[in-house]
Amino acid sequence: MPMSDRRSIATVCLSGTLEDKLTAAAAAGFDGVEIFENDLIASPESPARLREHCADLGLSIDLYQPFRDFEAVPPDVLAANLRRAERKFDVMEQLGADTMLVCSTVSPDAVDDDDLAAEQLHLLASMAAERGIRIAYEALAWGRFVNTYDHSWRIVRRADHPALGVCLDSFHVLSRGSDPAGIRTIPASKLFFLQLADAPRLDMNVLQWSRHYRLFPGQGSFDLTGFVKAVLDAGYDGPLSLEVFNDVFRQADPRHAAVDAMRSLVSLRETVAATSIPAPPKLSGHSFAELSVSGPQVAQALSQLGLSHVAQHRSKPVQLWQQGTVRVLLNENAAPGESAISALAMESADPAASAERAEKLLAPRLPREHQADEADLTAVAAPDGTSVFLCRTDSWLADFTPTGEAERDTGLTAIDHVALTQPFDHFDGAALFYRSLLGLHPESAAEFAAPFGLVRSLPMADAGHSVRIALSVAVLRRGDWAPGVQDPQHIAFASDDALASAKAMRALGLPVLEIPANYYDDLEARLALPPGLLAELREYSVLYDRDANGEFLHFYTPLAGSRVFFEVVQRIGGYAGYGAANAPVRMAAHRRARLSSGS
Ligand SMILES: O=C(O)c1ccc(O)c(O)c1
Ligand SMILES: [Mg+2]
Repeated sequence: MPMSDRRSIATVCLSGTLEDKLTAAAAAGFDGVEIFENDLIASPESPARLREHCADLGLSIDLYQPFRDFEAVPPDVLAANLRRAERKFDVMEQLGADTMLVCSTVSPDAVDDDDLAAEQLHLLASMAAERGIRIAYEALAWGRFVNTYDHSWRIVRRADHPALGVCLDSFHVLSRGSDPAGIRTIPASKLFFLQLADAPRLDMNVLQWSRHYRLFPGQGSFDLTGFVKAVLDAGYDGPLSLEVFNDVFRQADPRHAAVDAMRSLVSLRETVAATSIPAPPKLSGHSFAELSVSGPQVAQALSQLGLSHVAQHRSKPVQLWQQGTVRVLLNENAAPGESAISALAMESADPAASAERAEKLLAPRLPREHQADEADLTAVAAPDGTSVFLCRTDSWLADFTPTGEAERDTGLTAIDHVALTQPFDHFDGAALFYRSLLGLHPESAAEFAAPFGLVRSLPMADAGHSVRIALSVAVLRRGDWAPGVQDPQHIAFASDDALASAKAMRALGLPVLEIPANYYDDLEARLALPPGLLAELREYSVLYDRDANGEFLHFYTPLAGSRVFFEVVQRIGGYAGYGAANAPVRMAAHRRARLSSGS
């Protein structure tokens, strides 16, 4: 299966002016762009100057788009449309762009007549051919008469002009549930252009879905791999070009969005054909999590959870807190009153391959200061700035000197998951980052009404469920009128017996986040739990959930410092969720705890 090396991006994917977009696309390594007409119209640069500008940046102009509402119209409208087309060919000539996208009509002037559409497209193609231009006809999913790729292909075939072919757009094909297998029957010479977009599965009007919710490949739930394979099997050898209309990306930093976009293409190419990227090495658990802290609050919480300060870094103000294989590093480097999760470390079967994979996927490598005899750990930055290590625990433990403090046992067995609230702009990028770099798979995505607004959550895990990361984001701007709800993050520790752990931690003086009686009354009404169990849950403020696979018991600490809290979880049977139904109760409880502690 041949695959072109060329990677393009439509300017509509990115925020800013055309200049911002081109700079970002070039910096992320794209070879070409689709120039979206509105971006050109608003640009102060002449088309000829833009051509030079793109050439200077190493970008080819692979498509000019869109030309709308052309075909199947009465003669007077046709004359006006041809005149309009000539003007746009003038622009394309100056731009040096040789392919124009014509999308299927939505005009009330058009009629349902394939012969007429074909005849008029033939005419347009012959005018284009005289200028050295090709016409790529695209079926919009909401086109008035032509809204499937096979229909656009029937018209192109009927028109039968060498300068007329189809543009395939994965969104239009997959949003309508069309089977991409039929693409294999289209001759390669008629596949003029390929646009790629993913999307979340949503039950909504297809135009709204397309204009606001498209995603880069791998961020949504479409089978882009199967789609691209069908197009490549048909012999397409043009660029793979991203065309993503998305409200969040439209306002996000285009430099970051362009890197996300390129990462999505690198990752997609890996799934479509063998590439030179090392496969994600097997993960076997969280090696450590590092917190950036100031003052004793977090250390006190860890101590009451039953971790001990067992070792001290030889050259940095970093403490190792541990219980068995549960390891948390405290780095005394935060501003007063602040706390945050600064790093996640995963145990990798092959850290060197992990590092190479991260580099191929454009993950920014973090500079590390270390002494000559200390472990040189590779760390990369996640989109929100969190450091991500892929390492072996034995490689870094030697950098720590034992304090002599004894370990305690409150039943903690591992870091179950790390929960990271993402900045609004970074959620889809973060999901793609963890998915592509670490090979994590998204689990049960959820959206729920929380006390301070709608929250979307996306837990991700490796195949063996040894590493879990739970991403969440405020779907709209966060309700920041309320103190104490600013993007909290937490580490969840696993226990084989949450109630026993709660008792042991109470004995150590841990203040558990208090859950109101109403919650337990509702639990009783819904699930009719055994009275003895319910009484214990209530007594220790332990939350409960169950599904077809098993049960889940979990409890929380109040916030320690500005952003961080802890959770203890017990999974019974095959329960693989995160107690999402309880999250709003937890958030309200954190707000209450904040107000009563006066912080
Ligand atoms: O939403 C639109 O109008 C639109 C325009 C051009 C495209 O290529 C497309 O897929 C959609
Ligand atoms: Mg398109």
